[in-house]
Amino acid sequence: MNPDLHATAEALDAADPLRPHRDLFVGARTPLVYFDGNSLGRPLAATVGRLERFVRDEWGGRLIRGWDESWMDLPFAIGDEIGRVALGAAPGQTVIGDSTTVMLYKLIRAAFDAQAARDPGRVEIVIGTDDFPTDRYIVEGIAAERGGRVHWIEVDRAEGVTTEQIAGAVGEKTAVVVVSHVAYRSAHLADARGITEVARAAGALTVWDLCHSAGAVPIHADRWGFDIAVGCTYKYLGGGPGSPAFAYVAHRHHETLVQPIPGWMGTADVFSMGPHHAPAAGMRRFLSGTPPILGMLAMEDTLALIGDVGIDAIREKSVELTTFALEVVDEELAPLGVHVASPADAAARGGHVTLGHPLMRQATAALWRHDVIPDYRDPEGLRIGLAPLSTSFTETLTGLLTVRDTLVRLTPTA
Ligand SMILES: Cc1ncc(COP(=O)(O)O)c(C=O)c1O
Ligand SMILES: Nc1ccccc1C(=O)C[C@H](N)C(=O)O
Repeated sequence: MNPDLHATAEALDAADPLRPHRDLFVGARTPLVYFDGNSLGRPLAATVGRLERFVRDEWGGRLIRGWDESWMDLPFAIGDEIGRVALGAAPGQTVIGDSTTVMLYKLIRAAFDAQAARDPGRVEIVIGTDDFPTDRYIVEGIAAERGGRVHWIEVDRAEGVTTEQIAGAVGEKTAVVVVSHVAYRSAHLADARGITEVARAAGALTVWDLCHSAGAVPIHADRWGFDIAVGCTYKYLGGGPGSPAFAYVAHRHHETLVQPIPGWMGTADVFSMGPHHAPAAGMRRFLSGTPPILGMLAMEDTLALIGDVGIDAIREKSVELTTFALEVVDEELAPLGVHVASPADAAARGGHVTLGHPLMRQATAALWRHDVIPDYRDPEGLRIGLAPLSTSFTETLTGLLTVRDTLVRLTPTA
């Protein structure tokens, strides 16, 4: 192997201004290689104490009084913080609630209905064929439920939806365009500003899935003119397994969008318990039931860290990590037949890279047994997620060399 790679990894770590932050994460000092922070982020050590204090002092001490004293506002307070540090969103446009799947359903349907009310000819929802399954299934479900239809954009697995493809798909029949900012499989980074503009020019509303970009890639939701966006909080935002989604809705749409699960927590006066649902003004109208408070506590620590470090510095390290990873792949894994199923251009790539090889399914199982944790996506993709705050360059090198050695071991000798 090329001995320079070790020296390069060490030099990159030594020069990395984010390097000290890695030690703030639980387990970061163990030899385990974690390549899945884009699926479930590592917890911060500070979160252990935060959760313990919450159970003891707030839940245990304040009991039901906690709702009046602070919990009712938490979805909006933490939502605004996500907006500030990760979305480029002014306050009052971001809320936390539901799962990503449910929030996507509520807002895509609200957008579809608002468009149909304005112009009954707008019946199409545009989405790529390789979007994350939940997005595709929801879009199909809403089309079936509301008498609409899906306009599929054919997308290559190693790519993502381009502005040109969106421009070719939208027109007077388009109600809503659903796009992932960073494609879950390839990490292709969509031109969020360009696509939003092209869709708006055609009279369509855009719903962004920010699951794989929030906390890793700078987003300027207000400046780019976003209509609606939804994302996971358990990836780069550190909310923990199953933490609730965030939703962004631009101020200008608050009054016109009617979401389909009109629960009591979305009403103007929650405890008036009136005879009929009267939607609240602002983001509260997009809530349905009781906010999952325990699920939104952990992300406060990660959001504070993202706010301190700054999303631009995070992106800078992310680009260096994926660039270094691809250099290692080129030298050490390509000779084994591994191909890169992610954009070669760093500017068109999010925070992970996907590597293809027919043995990747078996390799993943072997890697997990050896404490190297990537994930596997059919048909033959090994996803290497490189969370900039908790991943080092030497960890990246160690993990990729273990992938190489595992493939060598699994390759049948002639
Ligand atoms: C791009 C994308 N969209 C949607 C989801 C679905 O989120 P959830 O399972 O939390 O509803 C995920 C991850 O699971 C995802 O990666
Ligand atoms: N929520 C999960 C639960 C279990 C296992 C994985 C996930 C993921 O988040 C996968 C991720 N969304 C992906 O891009 O594949």
